[in-house]
Amino acid sequence: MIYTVTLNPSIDYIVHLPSLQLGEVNRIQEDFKLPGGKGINVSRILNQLEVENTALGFLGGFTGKYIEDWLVAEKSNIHFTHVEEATRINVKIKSGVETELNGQGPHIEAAVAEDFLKQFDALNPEEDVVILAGSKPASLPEDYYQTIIQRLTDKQVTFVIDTTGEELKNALPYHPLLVKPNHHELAELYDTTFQTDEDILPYGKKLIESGAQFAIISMAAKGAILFTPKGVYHGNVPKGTVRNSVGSGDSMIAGFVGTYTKTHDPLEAFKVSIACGSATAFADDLAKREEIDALVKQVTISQL
Ligand SMILES: Nc1ncnc2c1ncn2[C@@H]1O[C@H](COP(=O)(O)OP(=O)(O)OP(=O)(O)O)[C@@H](O)[C@H]1O
Ligand SMILES: O=P(O)(O)OC[C@@]1(O)O[C@H](CO)[C@@H](O)[C@@H]1O
Repeated sequence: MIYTVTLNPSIDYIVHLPSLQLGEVNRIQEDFKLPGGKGINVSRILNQLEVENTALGFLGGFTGKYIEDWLVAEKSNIHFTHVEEATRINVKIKSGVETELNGQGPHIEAAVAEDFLKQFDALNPEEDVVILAGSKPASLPEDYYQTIIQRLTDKQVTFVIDTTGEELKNALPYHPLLVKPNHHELAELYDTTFQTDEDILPYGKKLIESGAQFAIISMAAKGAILFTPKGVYHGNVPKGTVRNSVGSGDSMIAGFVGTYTKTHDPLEAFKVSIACGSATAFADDLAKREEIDALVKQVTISQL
């Protein structure tokens, strides 16, 4: 079973308008209120790929209920922990450019946070994989991800982590199955800048040398690079019109992990991963199965 962990879910309020005038009343052309948070997005794509999974995390208030009701209606397996304060609402403004306003998230009571960790003790290293994705509410201890990772590695449970900065760096020695920073996040991680795709290569390799089993560096419309202990591969992105790229990185993670756990073929998993990312970028909500299948054929993987 794959478990996704979203410590800080959100309702994503996606608004489309021709342009955004600061200091004025702006009239929205079209809007969507979607369940969000990185792990939840991964779960929703895994469901499309028919990969069994359970979504874990913290939900609270009317916003938490909205997300829970949506996921139940989609027949997702969920096992959320309830908190007093309401789950955040993240605003994603599409006005030619994409502007995001992400909330802090609710207060998580210390006892609830401690209790949440117990779920990981029941996992089976033979068959369970845990995907940790997204930010954590400020009230959780600074080292909360580190604590989860320690529990998982003590039990030899495979994990994936999608976070940035020190949290990502600290996770590498524990051999995550996959990490997926985008090229900006990778540059920031190593305090550098990239002018060309070649510049990315030594830093992607560093992720593997530091312990990651696989690393995908996504570059939005410019495709993605897969780093493995055996080689480095580039994948192109399919053609299409971008509607809403929120969740495209999460869709990539679902595509890779969902396929790899079934096939143990990293290149096939990379192909599906890119198709999932792009199918989500071309849709209003996250991608649907038929949209993903239609794009897989357009992805070509080449060794670098
Ligand atoms: N303009 C685009 N055209 C085609 N595919 C795209 C585009 N933007 C994103 N994608 C797809 O989504 C994948 C992930 O995009 P990106 O590199 O922006 O990741 P990300 O920053 O983690 O995404 P996000 O944080 O928005 O979920 C890309 O590798 C690609 O497959
Ligand atoms: O604030 P975080 O946790 O870093 O990111 C949250 C978020 O931007 O990530 C998802 C897209 O990847 C959205 O559904 C959600 O709003």
